[in-house]
Amino acid sequence: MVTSTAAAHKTPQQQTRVLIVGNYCHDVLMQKDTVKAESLGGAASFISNVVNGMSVSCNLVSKVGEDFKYPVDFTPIVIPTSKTTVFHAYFDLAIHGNCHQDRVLKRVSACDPIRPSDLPDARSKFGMAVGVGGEILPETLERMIETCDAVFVDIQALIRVFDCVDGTVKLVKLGETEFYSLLPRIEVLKASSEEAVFMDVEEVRKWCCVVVTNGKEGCKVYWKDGELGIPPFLANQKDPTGAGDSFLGGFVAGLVQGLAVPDAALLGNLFGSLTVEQIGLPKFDSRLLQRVKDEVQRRKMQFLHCERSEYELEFLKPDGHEQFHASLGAAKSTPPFSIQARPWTPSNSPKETEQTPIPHYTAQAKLLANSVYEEPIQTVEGKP
Ligand SMILES: Nc1ncnc2c1ncn2[C@@H]1O[C@H](COP(=O)(O)OP(=O)(O)OP(=O)(O)O)[C@@H](O)[C@H]1O
Ligand SMILES: O[C@H]1[C@H](O)[C@@H](O)[C@H](O)[C@@H](O)[C@H]1O
Repeated sequence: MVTSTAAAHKTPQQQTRVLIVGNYCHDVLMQKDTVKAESLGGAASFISNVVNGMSVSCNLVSKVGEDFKYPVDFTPIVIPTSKTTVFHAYFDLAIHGNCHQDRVLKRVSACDPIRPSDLPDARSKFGMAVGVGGEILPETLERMIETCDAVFVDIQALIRVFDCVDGTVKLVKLGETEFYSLLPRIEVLKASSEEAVFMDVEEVRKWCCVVVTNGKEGCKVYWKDGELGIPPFLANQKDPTGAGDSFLGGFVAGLVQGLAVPDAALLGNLFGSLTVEQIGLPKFDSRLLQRVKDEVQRRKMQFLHCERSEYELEFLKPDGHEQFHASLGAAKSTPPFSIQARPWTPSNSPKETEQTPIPHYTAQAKLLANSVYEEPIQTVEGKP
C-alpha cells in the first residue's frame, strides 16, 4: 500500500510518473578471458529502455565519467574526476546447479555515489532505487522515500560489496546493511533467487511486498498475507544480463498503468524473457511494443468498473489473468517480433536505418559472438 500522506496533496498530473535512480555503466561480457561483447549497462538503462518502450513518462538520475561512451535518452551527470562504472561479467566462472549463479561480476571501476542533493525536488509517483555499483546511499534511499509516493528497490542496490583487490561482487545479508530500517517505508523489494537467500523473506514480507525472480521459472510475489507464483514466457536465452532489470521495468510500467500486481508481474516476466534473447541492452520491435501496449489497454478496460485507489496495490489474482498471460505470449511469439539482435557495426548509422528505425541502435551491444554461453560461432568481422 502506498502510505505517503504527502502524496494525497498532489494530483498525478503534477508528478513525474517514474523516477529511476542508478548509474549507467559499461558492461563487458567475458569468456575465457576474451571479450565477447560490450554494451551499455546498468539497471537504469535496462529499466528506462522498457519504461520508455511502454510509453510511460520517466526521469532518470545517473552519474558517469567523461569516458562514458554511449548516447542515451536521459543525460547523466558527468563527473570529471571520476570514471564511468565498468563491470566485467565472466560467464565461464559461473556456478550452476543448486548454488545458482549465472556469471561472476567484477566491478572494474566505480563512478561517484548518487547523493540526496542530486535528486529532483519535484515529487514522483514511483521511485526506483536501482544501483549496481554501490551508488545508492542510505540517505539517498531515504530522500527517495520522502519525495516519491511509492519506492521500488532492487536488492542488488543494497547488498553488493566489492572485493578491494579485483572488484568481485559479493553479497552481504540485508539485515546487516544500513538500509534494513528503511524497508517498512518502501513498497516493493525485488530480488533474484540467488539474492533472496541474503534476506529473511518471511520477515521482510511483513513490511513490504517482495518479488523474487527465478529465471526461466518466472517469479513469485510475497506480501503480508499471501503469495503467488507468476508464470514465465518461453525464451531462447543468449545472455541473462539485465533480465531482472527489464523485469522490474515491465512490472512498474504495468503498475503505473493501473494493472493489479499479478498482471504487472506478467508484464515483468515478458520483458525479462525478451531481454535474455539478446546480448546486452535489448532493442524491442516497435510492432511488438504496440501489441503489448494494446493488450495492456484491453486489460485495463476490463477493470474500468472496479473501484481501485490509484495509490493502492492490488495483490489478488484478477479474473482473466491466465488469458492475459496467453495474449502477451501470443504477442511475443508472433513473427516477426521474436527477432535477434543485429550485430553492432559502425555502419549502423541513423541514416542507413531510417526506413526501419531501430531504437537505441547505438547503445546496442557490440557483439563478438551469438551467445555468451557458447563458443564463438561467428565474429562480426567474419560475417558475410
Ligand atoms: N531463460 C529465461 N526464459 C524465460 N524467462 C526468463 C529467462 N530468464 C529470465 N527470465 C525472465 O526474467 C525475469 C528475471 O530473470 P532473473 O531471475 O534471471 O533475474 P536476475 O538474475 O536478476 O537477472 P540479472 O541479474 O541478469 O538482471 C524472470 O523472472 C523471468 O520472468
Ligand atoms: O548492466 C548490468 C545489469 O544492470 C545487471 O542487472 C547488473 O547486475 C550488472 O551489475 C550490470 O553491469
